[in-house]
Amino acid sequence: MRTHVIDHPLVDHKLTTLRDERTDSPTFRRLTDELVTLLAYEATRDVRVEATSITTPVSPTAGVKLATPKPLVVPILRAGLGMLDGMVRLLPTAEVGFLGMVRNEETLEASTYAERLPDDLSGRQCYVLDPMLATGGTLAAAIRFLTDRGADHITAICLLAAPEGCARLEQELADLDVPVTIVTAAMDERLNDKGYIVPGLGDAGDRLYGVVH
Ligand SMILES: O=P(O)(O)OC[C@H]1O[C@H](OP(=O)(O)OP(=O)(O)O)[C@H](O)[C@@H]1O
Ligand SMILES: O=c1cc[nH]c(=O)[nH]1
Ligand SMILES: [Mg+2]
Repeated sequence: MRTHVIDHPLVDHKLTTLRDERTDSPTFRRLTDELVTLLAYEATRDVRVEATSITTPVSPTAGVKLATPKPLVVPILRAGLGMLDGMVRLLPTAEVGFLGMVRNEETLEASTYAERLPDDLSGRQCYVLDPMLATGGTLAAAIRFLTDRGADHITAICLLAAPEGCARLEQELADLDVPVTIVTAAMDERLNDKGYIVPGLGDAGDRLYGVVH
C-alpha cells in the first residue's frame, strides 16, 4: 500500500478552515469540494489512458484519452457523498457506484447498509471517496468489497488519515495483489478513545449534513 500525503500550501490553508469548529455546513461543503479537486489531481496521476489521434486547426497530432473501461468512482455514504462533485469535475466521464457504510460508535465496527455497484469490476480502476480514515475498518471493508468483485487498481481519497487506520489497512489488505494507494490531505497525530481523529475535524458526516442521532 502506498500512502501519499499532499504537501501544498493551498491544501493546508483550506484544511485549516475545514477543521475549525466555527466553520458552518455550507462553508464546510464548499471547502470539501475544493479540496477534493486538488487531491484528485494527484490521485489521478496514474489514471489509465490510451493513445488517440486528433487534428488541430493546424495539423494532425497524437494524444491520449481515458482508457476503457472508464474508472469507477465510489463515494462511501454519507460523508463521501460530499466529495463526489469535486471528483467528477475532474473525471466527468467516470461511472459512479455507491456504498453506504456506517461505523457503530460503541464498537467502532463498520457495517454496510447499501450497495449499488456493477457486479463485475474486472479490469476497473476504482477511486474510493471517504473523508475520514480513522480506525480503517470502513475503508478496509470497502476496498475488500471492490477487489472481491474484480477491481484491479484502488485509490482512496481521504481528507484526513490516522496512523492507526493506515497500519490496519496495511495489515488487513496484506494478501491483496491489487495496488492500493491512499491519497490524503494530512496524516494526523492519532485516534482518541472514541475512535475520532486528533486533531481531526469532528464527525465529517455531521458537519456536512447535520446530526442524525
Ligand atoms: O475508519 P473508521 O473508524 O471506520 O471511520 C471512518 C468512517 O466514519 C465516518 O462515517 P460514519 O460511520 O460516521 O458515517 P456517516 O458518513 O454516515 O456519518 C467516515 O465518513 C468514515 O466512513
Ligand atoms: O474523526 C472521525 C472519525 C470517524 N469519523 C469521522 O467522521 N470523524
Ligand atoms: Mg458520521
